[in-house]
This record gives sequence, structure tokens and C-alpha cells, in this order.
Amino acid sequence: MRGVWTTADVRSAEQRLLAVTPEGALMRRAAYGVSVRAAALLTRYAGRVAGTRVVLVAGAGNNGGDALWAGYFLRRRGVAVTAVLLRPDSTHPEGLAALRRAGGRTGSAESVDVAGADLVIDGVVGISARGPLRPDAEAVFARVSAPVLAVDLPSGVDPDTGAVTGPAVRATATVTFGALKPVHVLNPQDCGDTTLVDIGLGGELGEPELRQLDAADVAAAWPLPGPADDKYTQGVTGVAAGSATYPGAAVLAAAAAVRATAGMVRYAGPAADVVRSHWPEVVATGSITDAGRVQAWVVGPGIGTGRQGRDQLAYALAQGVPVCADADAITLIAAHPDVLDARDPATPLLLTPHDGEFARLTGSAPGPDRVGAVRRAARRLGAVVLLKGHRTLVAEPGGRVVVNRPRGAWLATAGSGDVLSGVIGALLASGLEPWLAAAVGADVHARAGELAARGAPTSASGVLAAIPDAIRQARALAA
Ligand SMILES: NC(=O)C1=CN([C@@H]2O[C@H](COP(=O)(O)OP(=O)(O)OC[C@H]3O[C@@H](n4cnc5c(N)ncnc54)[C@H](O)[C@@H]3O)[C@@H](O)[C@H]2O)[C@@H](O)CC1
Ligand SMILES: Nc1ncnc2c1ncn2[C@@H]1O[C@H](COP(=O)(O)OP(=O)(O)O)[C@@H](O)[C@H]1O
Ligand SMILES: [K+]
Repeated sequence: MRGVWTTADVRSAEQRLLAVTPEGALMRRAAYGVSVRAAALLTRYAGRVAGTRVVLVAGAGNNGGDALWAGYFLRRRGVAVTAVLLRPDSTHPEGLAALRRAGGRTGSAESVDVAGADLVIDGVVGISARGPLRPDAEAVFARVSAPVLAVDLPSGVDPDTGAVTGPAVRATATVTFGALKPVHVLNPQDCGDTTLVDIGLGGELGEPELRQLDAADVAAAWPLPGPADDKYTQGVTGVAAGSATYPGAAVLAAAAAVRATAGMVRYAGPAADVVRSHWPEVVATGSITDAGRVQAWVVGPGIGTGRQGRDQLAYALAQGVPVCADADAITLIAAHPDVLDARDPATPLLLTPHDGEFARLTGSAPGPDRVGAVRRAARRLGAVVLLKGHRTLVAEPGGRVVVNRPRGAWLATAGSGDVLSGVIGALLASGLEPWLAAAVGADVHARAGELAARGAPTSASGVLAAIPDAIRQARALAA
């Protein structure tokens, strides 16, 4: 798992490291990393490094210092470097001296030919950023047509929430140092492709604020049958979804569970005939009380918010197995919190709301601080909460939060949430801890969306069909 740290954590870790590191060494390490990435971008976009033109936009702090030192390293590779100094009187002195020593030039926002650059390096502001780009920097970036490499983070974007509240840099790529910060995972659109340069901060960092799964985490967690397994030992998934009028949710959720793991899936509900006709391997019954033993229940998609749905939910919650409550089950819990009384407190509950369901469940919309909102909800409900969206978040009551890596927006299609709940149910039944089941399920769901789409719109059925390839992809990347 990759960790993500707040700017406050990074700053205090940096202070400890600075105290035991020779003066200027960390900045040179950071800046060298920026120059290497800059050279790669120049090769890609201009076809060469020597002879190209790079413009640095340097603010008043150490972020500007990084950019100036990166300019120094690029000069040594034959690049013509010019720095726009936004605050000439408080520019980083050593960085400026190094750039000048290497033959770099400086100028004002008006005098430098920003439009003619092959690459622009954004050193306006880093982890001490507050608020959007100020008008002087905004005017410079308005003239940029070249790719932009952001130093540490795109200036104008909030480092801890990724929020954009005014003018901000939209980077082609970002080079960050020591640790990923929330902006990099919460606002990947404005960071572009982010690279992390190791400046030796690792040992100084404590518990991360956020976590992100790698393919290796997904591959390690995904349940596969072993020689001693049979259809029961891998965990039987129970799906209580759909209705006679709306059988689609039942078919999608049950099928997703079938696609996600080997073993067995039971379906219980009014769409039993339809589910059976599409997926003969599903053991389907009309009533949840006749379903037989399962190791986890998925309950909610399409069950309705009336008496029948409420009874199904209460029954699932009373079976002493983990429950993934989705869609109508969430609305039912919001309207009748007493339904949770049926739950054995020792059995895990996982809720998978979208923003509207989250508002119903907690009384307020997630707002701009989605991480804080989902963390508070998980703590208050004593449940794992997966907040759906472009960057799906998964929080557990203890405070750990995973942020899922978006792979396009292909999953914004009707029924894709039903597919997600089926996948998560299968992982819960296999015995994965709920927080990991939700995070790993969201990862494979996003991979399946991307594989199904391959550049053109897809549908929930397409996402469903791509689940095996998504699992194969994660396993191949991890191998
Ligand atoms: N501390 C360290 O050990 C290291 C720090 N490094 C760099 O240092 C940066 C942090 O440097 P600083 O703490 O000096 O601060 P910054 O360079 O992030 O910001 C400098 C100043 O800009 C002003 N500012 C805030 N918001 C602004 C806005 N929206 N528009 C314009 N100006 C704004 C503030 O007065 C702030 O103090 C990191 O992001 C990283 O790039 C790297 O050199 C690696 C080592
Ligand atoms: N813009 C987006 N980018 C990436 N994923 C998205 C986007 N919009 C929605 N999704 C994902 O699609 C799924 C939609 O689920 P849900 O809202 O329950 O829809 P439905 O009820 O139609 O199944 C969720 O997994 C969500 O995270
Ligand atoms: K920056």
C-alpha cells in the first residue's frame, strides 16, 4: 500500500530530517529529481533536451528554490533556462545564485517569452500554499502553451484537499518529494502524472493520512481456490437484491459475485427465476429465509424501501455474517436506524453510499472534505463506509482511509454500483477484512470499467464481463 501524508506531517518530518542533513542537500536532491523528469518531458514533447527552452516560474519560498536548482541542473544539460521571478526581493538566494552561475537568465513576468517555451516549470508555491493562484502568476500561466511540470504540486490547488477554488495550474506532470500528499491522490486531474522522489523522509513519517492500493495489494488479497478447496470452503456469497419489477439489479449483483470468485453464490428474492435463467450456476430461492447458509450477505440493490426490503435487511443483519448494505438498504437504514438493532455487533457491516445516500444516512452531504466526512461517518456508524465517486473512498471506524485510483469515468453508468456490491460481497464471503474487501473490490471494479470501455462508452454488463480480465491484469502487474 502506498501512504499519503498531510502537509503538516510532511513539514514536521522534513524539519527532523533537515536537522541531520547538510545545508541545502535535501533541496538539491529534490531539484535533481525535477530536472530528470523535465528532461524526460522535453524528450517526449520536443524530441531533445539540449537546445530546448525552459521557463521557470519561481515564487518566494523553497518551492521556487527547487525550481531554480532544477534550472541549474538543466543548464548543465544544454537547456536554455529563463526564470520568471514573481517576488524578486525574496527569491531563494542560493537557488538563484546557482542558476545564474550556470548561465541561466531571469526576468519579470512581462519580459520573459513564456509562450515560446518548450516546457514550463511551476515553482510558484508548494506545501505552504494557501488559496488560488494570485493574479501575477495567473497572468503568466495564461500565456503558457507548453507542457507544465509542477514542483511538488500544481500551484493554486489546495495541498490537503485537492480543492480548486480559483485560478490554478493544471500540470502535465508533477514531481513530489519524500511523500505523496493528499492533493496527488484526491486531484490527479490537475497533477497529471505524479512521480515521487525519495529524499530520505521515509523513516521520519508516522501513520499515513490516506492509503492507496497497488496491484500487488490487490493480487495478494484476491481469493483463489487451492488444492484443498471445494465450492463451500471459499465462502458462499448471499445476494438479496432486485424485485419482480426490477430484476436487473439482482442479475447484476449476483453475476458480479459469480465473476469475482470461484465457489458458490446464492440468490434470494423475487427475481429468482430471472437470475437463474441468466446465471444457472446461482442457487436461487424466492425467500431469504430459505436461502441456506452463506458467509456474507449483499443486501439492497433494487429491493425497494418498503416492508419486504426492510424484512430482508433485518434478516441478513441477524445471521452473524458480514453484510454489505447497498442502495435501498442504505435508504432503509437512514429511515429506520432501529433496523440495525438486529445486527450482532461482532459481525462487520459495510455501507456503500453514493453522495445522495450518504446525505440520507448522515444528515449532510459529504461536502468538499470528503475524507473527513467519510471518516466521521465510519466512526459514528461503527461500520466500514465506501463513499462512491470518481475517487471512491473507503473508511473504517478506526480512522484508516483508502482512496481508490480512478481509471477514467466509465463507471458512471446505470447498474455499475450493483456490480460493485456483488464483487465486494464475494470478497467478504471469502473472509477478507471488510475494509480491504471494499478497497480491493473498488480497485478491480475500476480496472474492469477501463478494460470494458477501451476508449468507448460501456455499460454495467460490460463492466461485469470484464471482471476476470481486471483480476488477471492486477495479478499480471504484481507478478
Ligand atoms: N523543507 C524541506 O526540507 C524541503 C522543501 N522542499 C520544497 O519546499 C516547499 C515548501 O517551501 P516553503 O515552506 O518555503 O513554502 P512554499 O514555497 O510552498 O510557499 C512560499 C510562500 O508562498 C506564499 N504563498 C502561499 N500561498 C500562495 C499562493 N496561493 N500564491 C502565491 N504565494 C503563496 C506564502 O507566503 C508561502 O510562505 C515544498 O513544497 C518543496 O517544494 C524541497 O526542497 C524538499 C526539501
Ligand atoms: N465520474 C465517475 N468516475 C469514476 N467512477 C464513477 C463516476 N461516477 C460514478 N462512478 C462509480 O460508478 C458506480 C456507480 O454506483 P451507483 O451510484 O450505485 O450507481 P447504480 O445505482 O446505477 O448502480 C460507483 O462505483 C461509483 O464510484
Ligand atoms: K508548485
